[in-house]
Amino acid sequence: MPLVTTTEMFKKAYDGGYAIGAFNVNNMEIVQGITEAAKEVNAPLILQVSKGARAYANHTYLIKLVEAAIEETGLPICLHLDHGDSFELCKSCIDGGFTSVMIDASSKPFAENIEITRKVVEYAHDHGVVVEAELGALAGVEDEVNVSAEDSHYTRPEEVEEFVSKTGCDSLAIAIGTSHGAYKFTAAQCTRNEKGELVPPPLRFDILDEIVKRLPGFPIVLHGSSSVPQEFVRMINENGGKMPDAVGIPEEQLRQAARGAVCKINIDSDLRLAMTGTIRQFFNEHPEKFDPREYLKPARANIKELVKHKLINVLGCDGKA
Ligand SMILES: O=C(CO)COP(=O)(O)O
Ligand SMILES: O=C[C@H](O)COP(=O)(O)O
Ligand SMILES: [Zn+2]
Ligand SMILES: [Zn+2]
Repeated sequence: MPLVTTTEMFKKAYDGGYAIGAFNVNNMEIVQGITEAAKEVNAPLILQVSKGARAYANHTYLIKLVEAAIEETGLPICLHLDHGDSFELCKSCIDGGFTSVMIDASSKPFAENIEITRKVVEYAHDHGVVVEAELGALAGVEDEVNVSAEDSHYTRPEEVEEFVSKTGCDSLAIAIGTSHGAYKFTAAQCTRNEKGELVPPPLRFDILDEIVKRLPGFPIVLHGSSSVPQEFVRMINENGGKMPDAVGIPEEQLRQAARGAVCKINIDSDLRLAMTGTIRQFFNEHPEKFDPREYLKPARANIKELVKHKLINVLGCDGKA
């Protein structure tokens, strides 16, 4: 099976009340962990590559790793550019074999966002590639750009129809309270549960509902959707790490989003936490070991378990490949 676009995936996800997981990939062990999990539960997948991932691992290596995963799993997989910041970067990924790109011009003024997005859509559609665009600004760190809490704002529902009809984009990323990274909320924004863990304020489902009313049937994307599992935060902190008050989006809220119009849910930080926690623990327990295969193997296994859990219990896309 060749790489696929998201068109069919999103239609089925929308109608079926589930979402597709979009997981960021940066190296072989991450690709293997994710795709082995998806194979076991027969889930469709989006593997996404950021500008930083492309700079780290090289476009050709990433394409070949994903092609290898398709050969090994036989799954429908879409290869997506995450947070493309220019027409040139999007074009380079389209020319280089990606089946989906994101143009993220959400920090630009509305008219400029429309103009850049439309240019990418024209080129992409001419080449059989689909485009994700973004309206609203998530707080947090994304690809070297740090959006401060003051500069972040929710998507304005009154803008979405004009934006989608003028750009022709295929899906829309929105801001309803998620954000990138492992520190999605400050302790001051949260309450604490009986275990003393931080409980963040709920996502703005009222804004999502307003958007869906204006764009019935249109696929919505949620970025910044890691849940920051406290077991991995603890594993990091108990083995020499320092990540105080790391907090993410409760999985129950992501499940609720996946049942509705949200067709793509982006997860990266949770993979990083699983990998880092596992490796830290391994080094702590085996200070004499130095063979990378010995610590990358359990790291890959924990990524696989984490992704399986997300596919079945959060996204609901198991059995849908
Ligand atoms: O949105 C993301 C990638 O585009 C990832 O978000 P997290 O940092 O919450 O994993
Ligand atoms: O949105 C950000 C993703 O987690 C990718 O992060 P990165 O730019 O550090 O690769
Ligand atoms: Zn953005
Ligand atoms: Zn993102």
